[in-house]
Amino acid sequence: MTDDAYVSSLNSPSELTPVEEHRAKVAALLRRTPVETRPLADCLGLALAEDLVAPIPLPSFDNSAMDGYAVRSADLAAASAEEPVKLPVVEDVPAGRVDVPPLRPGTAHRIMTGAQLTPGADAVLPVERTDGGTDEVALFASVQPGQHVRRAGEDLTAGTTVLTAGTRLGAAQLGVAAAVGAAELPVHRPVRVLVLSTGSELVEPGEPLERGQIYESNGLMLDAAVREAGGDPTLLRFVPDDVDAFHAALAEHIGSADLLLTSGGVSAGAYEVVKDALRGNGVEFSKVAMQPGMPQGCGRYRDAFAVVTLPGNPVSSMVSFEVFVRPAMLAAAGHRETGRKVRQAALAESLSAPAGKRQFRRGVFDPATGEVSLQGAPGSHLLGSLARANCLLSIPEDVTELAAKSTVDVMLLD
Ligand SMILES: Nc1nc2c(c(=O)[nH]1)N[C@H]1C(S)=C(S)[C@@H](COP(=O)(O)OP(=O)(O)OC[C@H]3O[C@@H](n4cnc5c(N)ncnc54)[C@H](O)[C@@H]3O)O[C@H]1N2
Ligand code: MOO
Repeated sequence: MTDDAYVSSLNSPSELTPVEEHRAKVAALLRRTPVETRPLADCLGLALAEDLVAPIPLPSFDNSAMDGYAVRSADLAAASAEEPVKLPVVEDVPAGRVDVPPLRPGTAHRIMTGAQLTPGADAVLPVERTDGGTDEVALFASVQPGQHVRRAGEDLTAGTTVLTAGTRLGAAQLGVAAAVGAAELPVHRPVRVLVLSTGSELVEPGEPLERGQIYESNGLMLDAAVREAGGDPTLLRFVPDDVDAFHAALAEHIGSADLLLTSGGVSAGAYEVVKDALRGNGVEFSKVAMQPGMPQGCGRYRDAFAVVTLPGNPVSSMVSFEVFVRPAMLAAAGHRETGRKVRQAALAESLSAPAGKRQFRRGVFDPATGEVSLQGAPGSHLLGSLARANCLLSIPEDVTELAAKSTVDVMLLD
């Protein structure tokens, strides 16, 4: 029997809280963060709090799609490589020039990409189809009316809703907001998260490692996971395994944090400072029907902030963050999409899973083949295999065996 199967055998399924129940409890703890107006550059990854309506059309005027010559298409009807049409070039129109006189029949304007289309012109012939002349130009092809012209409003008309409330502001969304002239946007402020890890065996990376010690990794990992989820973390590392010191560390952050995220010290051991300090202060501990991630706790600390206690095993911590904390944080920060993308994949090899628990195995999903292969064993200490994975396989509670080629849900991590 593997260690994980053995741990599973210690708890009867009836003692375990269903995953969805714990997920709902965690989600209910976090309050919606307030709306604030931020300059565009400070909005990356945040959720838009109100619909953004375009005050101007995009493009905002008819303009050239190519560097070339603004013409009347009728003047070029007979043009070909063998018998070019020659026209005088009477204006040069760089992008931004607005004092251009109308195009007279039988003439051309040299025009650049993005320049306002000369009034009277109905098409642009790209410079490659010409001799590039500046006083007179030989035009080697005909053009259709409207060819190489970008029409005002063809992307967005004024008054269109460009982005709806709840949209995550990524690069493209910030780009379009800038393009319609928004300098700042109403967004939900990021969830402020205190990330705390305990454990007297933990040593800061870079320091020499004594016998029995390990490098602290959960704090940094969860701090990064909070950032990736659009949150604003404060990392409290090496809080001593002492209840008074633990409360003292928290006291400084009352009023400035939305969520305390701890890792470690919540299972059945004799030195479980997180449990000792938080039990009786609004936090309840339970065992959730999942592997990894069975020992969990959540509540509100002295009604000051939400608390989620994650198990200390590194993979348990990360998987629990994905399953419980990330969706709750995204919802609190006003995001419409709170879940990872889930795909159905064909399992590359057979697997077995504990009865009565949702198991999350680490995997590599290949979108080209639709196949997922396992990364490492189920053990919740196997951080190397998590780091090589791009997805979590979600194996339902009632499934104990899956044959190769079976269909399985995978949660994509990137
Ligand atoms: N008798 C039982 N023992 C255990 C049970 C159980 O039900 N009965 N559950 C096991 C399961 S499942 C898990 S998960 C762990 C959870 O333990 P804790 O949350 O109390 O975590 P710790 O004991 O503090 O640490 C577990 C493991 O993780 C390492 N760790 C902790 N914090 C960090 C950190 N910040 N960076 C890197 N590594 C960390 C720690 O050294 C331990 O190896 O309990 C099982 N035991
Ligand atoms: O399996 Mo624990 O439940 O390692 O998180």
